[in-house]
Formats: sequence, structure tokens, C-alpha cells
Amino acid sequence: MARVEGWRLLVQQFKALLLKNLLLSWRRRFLTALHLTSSLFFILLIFGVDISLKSRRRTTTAFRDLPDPPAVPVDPILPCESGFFIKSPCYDFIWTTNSSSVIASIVGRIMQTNPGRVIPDSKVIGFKNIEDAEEWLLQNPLRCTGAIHMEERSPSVIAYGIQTNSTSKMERGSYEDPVFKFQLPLQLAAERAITANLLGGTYIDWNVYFKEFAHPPVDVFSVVAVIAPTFLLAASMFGFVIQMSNLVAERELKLRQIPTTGHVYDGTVGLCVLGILDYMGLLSCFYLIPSLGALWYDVWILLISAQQFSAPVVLIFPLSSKHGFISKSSSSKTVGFCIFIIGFLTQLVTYFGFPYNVSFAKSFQIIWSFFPPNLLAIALYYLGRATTNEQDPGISWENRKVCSFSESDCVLTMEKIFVWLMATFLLWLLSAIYIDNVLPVNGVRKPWLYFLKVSYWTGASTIQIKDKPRDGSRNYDAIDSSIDEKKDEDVRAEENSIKTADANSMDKENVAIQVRGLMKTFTKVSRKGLCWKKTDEHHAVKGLWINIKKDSLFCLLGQNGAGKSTTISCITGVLPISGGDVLIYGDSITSPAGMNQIRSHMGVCPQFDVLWDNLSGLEHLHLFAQIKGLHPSHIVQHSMDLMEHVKLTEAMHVQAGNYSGGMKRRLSVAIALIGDPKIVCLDEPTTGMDPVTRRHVWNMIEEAKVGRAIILTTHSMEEADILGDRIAIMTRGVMRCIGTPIRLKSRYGSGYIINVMRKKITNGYSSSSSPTNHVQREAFETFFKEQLNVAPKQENEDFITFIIPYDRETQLPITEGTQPSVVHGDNFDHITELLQGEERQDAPPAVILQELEHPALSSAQGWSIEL
Ligand SMILES: Nc1ncnc2c1ncn2[C@@H]1O[C@H](COP(=O)(O)OP(=O)(O)OP(=O)(O)O)[C@@H](O)[C@H]1O
Repeated sequence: MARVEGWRLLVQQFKALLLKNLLLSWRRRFLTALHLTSSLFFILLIFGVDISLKSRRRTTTAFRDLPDPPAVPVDPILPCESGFFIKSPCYDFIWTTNSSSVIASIVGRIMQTNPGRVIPDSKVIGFKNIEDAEEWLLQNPLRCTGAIHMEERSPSVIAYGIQTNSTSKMERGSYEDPVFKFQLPLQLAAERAITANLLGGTYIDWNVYFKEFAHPPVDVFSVVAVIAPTFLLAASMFGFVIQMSNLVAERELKLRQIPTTGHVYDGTVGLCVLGILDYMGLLSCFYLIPSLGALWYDVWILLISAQQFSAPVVLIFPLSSKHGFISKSSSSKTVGFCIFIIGFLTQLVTYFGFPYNVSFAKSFQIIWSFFPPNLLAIALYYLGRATTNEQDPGISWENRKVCSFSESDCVLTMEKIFVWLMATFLLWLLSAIYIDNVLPVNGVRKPWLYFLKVSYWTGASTIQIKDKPRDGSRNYDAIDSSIDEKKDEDVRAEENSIKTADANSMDKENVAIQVRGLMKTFTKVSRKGLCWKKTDEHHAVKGLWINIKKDSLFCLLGQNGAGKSTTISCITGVLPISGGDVLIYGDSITSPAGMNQIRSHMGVCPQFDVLWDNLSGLEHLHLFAQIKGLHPSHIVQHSMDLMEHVKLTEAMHVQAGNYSGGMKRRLSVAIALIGDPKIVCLDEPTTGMDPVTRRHVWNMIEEAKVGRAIILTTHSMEEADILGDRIAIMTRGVMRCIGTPIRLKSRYGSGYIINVMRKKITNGYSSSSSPTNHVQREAFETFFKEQLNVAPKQENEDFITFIIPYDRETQLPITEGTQPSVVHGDNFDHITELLQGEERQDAPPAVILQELEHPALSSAQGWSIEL
């Protein structure tokens, strides 16, 4: 089947995972809406506070009767600054009565004698009269700081006025200097004009006056501007808690295990996690910017984007990644809330001046800056200070390199904040990827300096054969010296044949999988005081040696806790191994490059269905096909074929959350078969299936054997008997016997076990003390005694167990027109037909015993029989 590779595969995987995230967000509309509108809620709250405060001031009697508040320094009309949003030019001063040649000459003189200070012509503007000038000043409050009014009242009288911006703004305890900077040049020019006129014999009378500069209305105090930054911090943390709980829930459902078994490139998952966080963040920006940031210019947009990138990575990624310490979605909410409080407090402390102030050591500032929310807090503080009132200039891209406040207090500029935000984002992202790689969670522990090796970047396979357990102290003989005694001679023969053969010259033509002394030890770690200690070790797999051939199905059989799933998890790379090795078509699972190779041709059906409730069956197949790298032209047809194969065509557009347990298992089997893998691992694939479906899945698995090797785990002897070409029985991590079904039966078989149980009624068992039950029990006992000469092996009120030796199988009663009633092996076909014919698909197969109407059982209604 054609596949895409290299960077195309990376792009395909990224697109597939991102599309999945978008689909899930759409299907979980309520949660998504909550996430997106959480910030809006905080913003509405801010506006609500603002409006209510203003209306209280207007209407409350108490307020009305109060004297006017003491005069506060009115904010100044700030110097004109051309910026990103201010396109109009700035003027150094304006003057009036430009029709007077005398006044024009005075202004010309000022300009000539102050080429450095009274800047070029274009910086000076003239008006016909003072009214026009006043009007212009009111309309353009940010474009000029001072004005000269001169009026030629008569040829010998010139009225001369200076308007300055005499209001001032308190800045850290002191006021700005309100002196109009053109006062001196103007005086000099006037003196020169007077002298010239005196020398020329004309007397000019000067009427000089000072006047307050025209002010636009000023919003003295805006609650929004003061509290908005703090509320915004809360809003961003709120979204963080929702997002973290989503990610941890995915991990809890083992959904994040998929990439480990699905051959997803390093970093793709990380990018996707970021993808979903960031598009949420960016969508929030669409309404955050107009509502709060209209005056905060372009820097605001960049700042929010940077924050949306960095804060979640720092907090969510490590906490909820494979190594994160939060493993339950319930605890994620508690942890999320604690982080919210801690983050909020550190941001609050930052907002009030720690440690971005000259009085704190640089080292404090550096350490504090590694936590991006703190940088966000200081950036918001600067923005808040620069945008308190409508007249404030904001912080634009052009002035990102200058301090917003007095130089003495300035430790960070907007540019430095951006650089830090981006740097910490990269730093934390790379650290998370590095930790994911070097900690042995996916079965492969990469060397500490793996990124320096050429093979890592080129993907070259470097097979490492490790015959001995890596950790000598964990040799399985050292674990338990009696292990060897527990193995039968076939197991020892298998082990010796593998040990004596050279691992490097493994027979790749015939052997698909070679398990070489595989060991897995779980270590319990518990805390004593402040120290964490290894307190207990559990050896789940104690040295397995198995050869699995191509075109065959190998069955691992064992009771609960035998170590079957652990073995599968080690082989598929979900769990790191503790010793030994596994070679798959010659590639070792202990080599990173080898594991990459293995994943590309492996299909896995895990013990528990790893499915997204909100994706349909078909969408699951499309997603996994893309992840596996199937060529887009094949994906649709291949998925449809698989759906048909597992008999889910009718339900392919139904969301997996609505599937029954059996349907989910079938979908998991279909996922395992995507892309025609050469190795398939099926961990209890038929759990929870009714007999008809189970039979169908068995047929499917039987057909799937061709061209591939399958490992299947099960509790069911019957399943192992029917499907397995070879069966191994495990108990407590040790393989006790191995061989073909016939070999095992001939060595260990003794007969059939039949459990006869009272049927459950809707909410419990039918009454065990009823006289009918007693009669029925006797009917069974008589039947088995007369026909097979077996007595109950075990019995109580609710069930009876009979053991029928093999030699009595042929004595089973055959009622006219029916087949032998004991359900095993080949008789299944007959039972399946019977069930389908009678539309009794939910009945356990052994109920047929009753339906065969054997006279001995005719009174045994209310009981069911299981083999
Ligand atoms: N993550 C883990 N941490 C500690 N012990 C574990 C872990 N996973 C499995 N075990 C232990 O390892 C042993 C083998 O478990 P495993 O799940 O492999 O058994 P199994 O044969 O698959 O059983 P079942 O049929 O019930 O799935 C069990 O005793 C189990 O408690």
C-alpha cells in the first residue's frame, strides 16, 4: 500500500491531529464555548463594575451631597508622537494672524534663529485668527504642545500671547516641568524685532499675555483601565484550567498513548497540543482586542499571542505530558485551581513592582522571568500605565525599545519582554520534548545526548542486540531461583533454541518476532517525609523467550495478572522494558531507530478501547490511516473496506461514544489492521462480544493471519484453541508451557468444564429457594449422571459445575434431528446458525442445551449453561 514519508508524513500527521482537535472542539461545543467565552465573562464583569461605579456617583444621594472631590492633577496633553496608529504630523507650535507681515517676519525669525529647536517649516502652522486656532487645538489634542498668538492690533501695537500646556502629570512623586520650551526663543525673537523697529524709527507696543492651552474633555479615572490587567490575568488562568483538565482526561483515557504506538513523529503531538491551545487563544483575541485593546495598539496583539503560546506550554505541557504528575482528570481540576491561585499571586506581586525595579537584584529578575505569566503581568502593568486615559499614547511597535517610564526605574522594555516570552516558550517546549525522549516511557530510552547523533536526524537504523538483561542485578534467575523449575520442557527447548542461535543472524525469512529474555519490573515509589524511596518491586514478566513465525497467530493465555498485557505493552513500546530485548523483523525495540521502524509496520488493539467518544467510526479510521502515513488516495477506500470487514458499515457515521462494547472492540480491531501491518498485537480483542460477533471476529482474525504475524492475548481456552497456531500459558510472569493446541491438549487436557447457572432476572437472580429450582437442579444432575456418568464437582444454590473427561465426549446425547449439545470447537458453527435462525443472538451459546429439547432438561427453565 502506497505511503507518504519524510516531511510529507509529518505534515499529514499534523494536519490529521489538528483536524481531529477541531472536530472535537466543534462536537463539544458547550465546553469550547465556555473556554472561548471565559475571558469575555471577565471583561463584561470589568465593564459592569465601571458602569455601576459611574452611575452610583451620579445618582446616590450620599455622593450628590458630597462636596466636589479635591482637584486632582489633570493629565497633560501629551507631546505629539507619530506612531503605528497616528499618521498625522506633529507641530512644534502654532501661530495666528499670518496675514500680518510683521508677525510673519517675527515667526520667520524664530525659525531661522532656531534651526535645531524650532524645527523645519512643516512643523509650524499658522491660523487666521485665534478662534480657528482654538478650534484646531480642540480637534487635534495630541498634535501640538504650545502656541503663540500674535495680533497686529494697529501698525504700532502687536498683541502677543503664549499658550502652554501648563497641566502636569505626577510621575513617581514629582511633576513634569511645565515650561513651554519656545518661551526663550520667542523672547529673543521679540527683542530683536523691537530693536529692529526702534532702529528703524517705528515704535511697537507689545501686549503680552499667557493663557491656558485648550483641553479636550478628560476622563479622569477609568476603572476599566485600572483593573482590566488584573482581571485579564484571571481570565487567562481560567482558560488554562479548562485546557489542562481536557488534556489530562485524554491521558487518563489513554488517548495520548496512540501516538506512541502509531508511529507519530517526535514533536507532532506537541505541535498539535499547541495548535489547539493556540487557536483557542487566538480566537479569544478577536474579541479581546476590540473590547479592551482598542487603545493598546499593535503591541497588545503580539503580547496576547505570545502569552497564549508560552504560558500553556510551560504549565500544561509538562504537567499533563506522559511524565506529568497529574494522572487523573479529577485531580487536574484541584491542581489547576492551585496553580491558578499561585500564578495569580505571583502575577499580582509582579504587578505591584516585584522584582522589575532597580532596587532588586538582576538575578531575581532573571529567575522570575522564567515563568511567562510573570512577564505577562509586567507587560500588562506597562500597558495599563500607558493607557490609563484616552489621551494616553499607548505603547506602539515603534517605541518598543524605550522605557515607558522614567529611566531610573526602567528595567524592562516591551521589546525585552517579547524576547523573554518567546525565549521561555522555546526553552520550555524543548525541555518537554527532551524529557519525553530521555525518560524511558515509550519503551525506548534515548541517550542523554541523542540529538548530537547523526543517526537520530537521518533515521538510520542501529540495531542493538542485548542478550542479557541490561541491569545485571535484575537477572530473572536472581528474582526467583525456582522460575526455571516452573517451566515445562517445551518452554526450556524454545528458550535454548533462541539462546544458542546468533541474535544478529536471526532467521528474518521465517521469524517475525523474537522475544529474548523479556523482563518487566514495576517499581513502587512512596514518600517518607520529604524523601521519595523505592519501596517495592513487582516482577510482572520474568524472562520470556519466544519465537513467533510469520503467517501465524501466537496466543498468550493466562488468568488475570499473569503478565499478558504487560508483555504486549513492552513489545509495542508503550512500556519501557526492564531487561532482555525483542526483535521484530530484526529491529530491536531498545533502539530508537529500530522502534521507529517497528511502529511503521505494527498494528495494535489495546486491552481497553482507546477511542474518542465524539468521533465516528469512519473518522477514527481516517485519522489512524493518516497517522500511519497511508497515501491520501487510498485512505477512503481502505477505511470503507475495513468498516465492512468488521461489519460496522451501517454504523460508520455514528459517534464511537454511542457504540456498544462489542462494536468498540471491532472498531479497535479494524484500527489495528489499518495499513496492512506485518505485525498485529491484539490484547483480548473479543472481550464483551456476544457469541455471534465473537465468531465473526474470530473469522476475521483467522483471515488476517495471511502475510503477517499476530500476537493475541486471551483468557479463553476456546479462543486460544480455535485461533492459535501456537499457545503459551503464562502464570505470574512466567511462561509455563508452549506448543500447538493439539500438543497442549494431549499433554495437559483432561476434559470439559460445564457451569450450569441460574439465569439472572432483570434485577438479580430468580429466587433460589423456589421448589421449581430444586426440581430443575435435580433434572440437571440426573441428566449428567445418566448420560455421562459425572457427578457435580462443585455446587451451590446458584450454580453446579461438572467436569466431563475427554473419553466421554462421544457419549453425549443426540436428540433426533440435532447435533451433540456440548458446545466446543467445531460445534460452534451449528450453534451460530441456530442462534441466528432463532434470532437469539444475545443468548449464551450453552442455552442451546435447553433449546435442543432433551427430555432430561425440559424442566430446566431459568438456568443457563456455560462451557
Ligand atoms: N503500571 C503498573 N504498575 C504496577 N503494577 C502493574 C502495572 N501494570 C500491571 N501491573 C501488575 O503486573 C501484573 C501483570 O499485569 P497484566 O495487566 O500484564 O496482567 P494480565 O495477564 O494482562 O491480566 P488481565 O487478563 O487481567 O489483563 C499484575 O500483577 C499487575 O498488578
